[in-house]
Amino acid sequence: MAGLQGTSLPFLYPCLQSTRSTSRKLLQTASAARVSQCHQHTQSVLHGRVLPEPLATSSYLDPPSEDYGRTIFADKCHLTIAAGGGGNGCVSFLREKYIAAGPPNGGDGGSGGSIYIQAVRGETSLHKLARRGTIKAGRGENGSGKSKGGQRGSDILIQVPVGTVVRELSRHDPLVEAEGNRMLEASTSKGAEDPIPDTWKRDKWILYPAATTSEFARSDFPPFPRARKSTLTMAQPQPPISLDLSEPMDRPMLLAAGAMGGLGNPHFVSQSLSRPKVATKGDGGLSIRLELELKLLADVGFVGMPNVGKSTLLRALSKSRARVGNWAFTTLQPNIGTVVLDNNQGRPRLQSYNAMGEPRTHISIADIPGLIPDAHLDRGLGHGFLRHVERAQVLAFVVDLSSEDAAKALRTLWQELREFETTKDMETNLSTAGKIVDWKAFGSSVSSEPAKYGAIATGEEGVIIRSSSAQKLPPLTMAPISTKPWFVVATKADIQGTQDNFARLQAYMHAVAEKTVDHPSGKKTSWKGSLTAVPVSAIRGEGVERIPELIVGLLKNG
Ligand SMILES: Nc1nc2c(ncn2[C@@H]2O[C@H](COP(=O)(O)OP(=O)(O)OP(=O)(O)O)[C@@H](O)[C@H]2O)c(=O)[nH]1
Ligand SMILES: [Mg+2]
Repeated sequence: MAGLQGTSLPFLYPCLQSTRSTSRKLLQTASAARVSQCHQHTQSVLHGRVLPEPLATSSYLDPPSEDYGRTIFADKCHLTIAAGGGGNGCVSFLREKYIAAGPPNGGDGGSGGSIYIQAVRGETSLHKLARRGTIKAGRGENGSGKSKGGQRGSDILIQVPVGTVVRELSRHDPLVEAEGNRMLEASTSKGAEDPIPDTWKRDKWILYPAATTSEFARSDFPPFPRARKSTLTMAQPQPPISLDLSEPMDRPMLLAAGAMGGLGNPHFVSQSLSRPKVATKGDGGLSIRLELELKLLADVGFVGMPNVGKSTLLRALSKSRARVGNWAFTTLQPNIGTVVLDNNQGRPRLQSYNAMGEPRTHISIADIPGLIPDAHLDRGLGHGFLRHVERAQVLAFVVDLSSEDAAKALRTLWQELREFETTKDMETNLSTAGKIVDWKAFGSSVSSEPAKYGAIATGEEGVIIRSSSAQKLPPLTMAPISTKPWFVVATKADIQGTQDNFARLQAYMHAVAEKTVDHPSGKKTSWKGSLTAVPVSAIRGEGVERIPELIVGLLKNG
């Protein structure tokens, strides 16, 4: 067992932790003793300000490693949406006493259900959609006798967090496919004047069950009706879909309209055919493969090395139950905490307005997994988490006063962000250069080729954008990290001998503000606001009450 000891033990073998309750108790007692011993010291680091009572008990801010709420999180997902297919039309005839051969009375098939999307407040992650993979609306019911139409298929509403970007990867539209085939047939037929043969296609028709094959062989079939589209399709966004749902929507938006139902046999009555024994099948539903990505993660994002106390700080600021542990990479995916800005009776504790001019009732904070040097090269937990950093409006750099030089840690963090931005810009340029766009300067916007899935004609110039499932979309364009407002939270201020480290950090930040040293972001476009460093002891909840105030001041007001 000696070989198993070390900081990775609770991470790798959490079950062994529970059997060690005695040793944990001992540890907790030691931690409490350490905290009380350090209390005097914290007072001096926190500028001798009169501190309020600790915000919470030490067990909440210094919890055992197994006391946490699991958060499932996804900021990106691929989803296939399939609008409902239409129900089939019905072949039926009136049957009544003394009426030997009644007129046709087959009902039409019901149309398929549609798929809608709505950005709502309260949703913070895309994990529920990521799990589903494919979302299908209901199919329309088949028509039935006595001219009864089939019922509509059920609609589906997809609710996504505000700040979701939706992009189309590919689509399969059976109507476009059918139209393409028809055009192909037309172009291959001998002369343009020749009538296009309406060939008998068993897969398109519903046949009267009681009819014999010879009956069909003898009779003439009516021409197959042209493809129909419901008026709902007019409300569909133009392909390829590209939506930026950055505001809450009070009504859902249509993504894919359900297909039309088939026609019942009364539609095919003609002078030559009084009792048609055919009806049509419902259309197939449109299916679209989408990429959903969260553009906004939270108002504030914590940026820090592993084990500096980010999760403890989130616990101290909000009611989050983020996992805390004395080892690196305790947090493996972002935890979102919410700080309520009113007293829960509508009275604001801090007056602030969002970009839409509404009073801000809460701020959200993302505790992002720790960054290590060379994270931009995908080391540690890699790029994924640097991506989260650029999705916060304000950055809070969390540095540990008890370990190395805090100013140096701040510079290292900025360097990672800088490198990440440069690498990303290069990747974006490369992927944009590789994109192929065919265009015709003059003439009609319709391609001479038959329509294919994903071949979309837009605009007067006839630009044809080919989107295929193999194509990788370029990353979302975000505000550069260097232009975001930021501040520093210096944690573990309760530990002995951290005053000097904090004083050095302050001196460095002062020098940056005075421009006597280079800005850590190394960019000319860096944020120009006043730089602040807040010393806190998150484990005691001391000094943290200043942070919401600071964040509210940095967030964009309406
Ligand atoms: N003395 C002291 N210890 C703290 C303070 N804040 C956090 N700690 C301790 O530091 C250790 C790491 O805390 P975490 O909150 O898990 O650190 P983290 O930055 O979230 O770590 P990762 O998730 O691995 O990146 C835990 O043992 C905490 O109890 C503090 O203000 N003072
Ligand atoms: Mg953590």
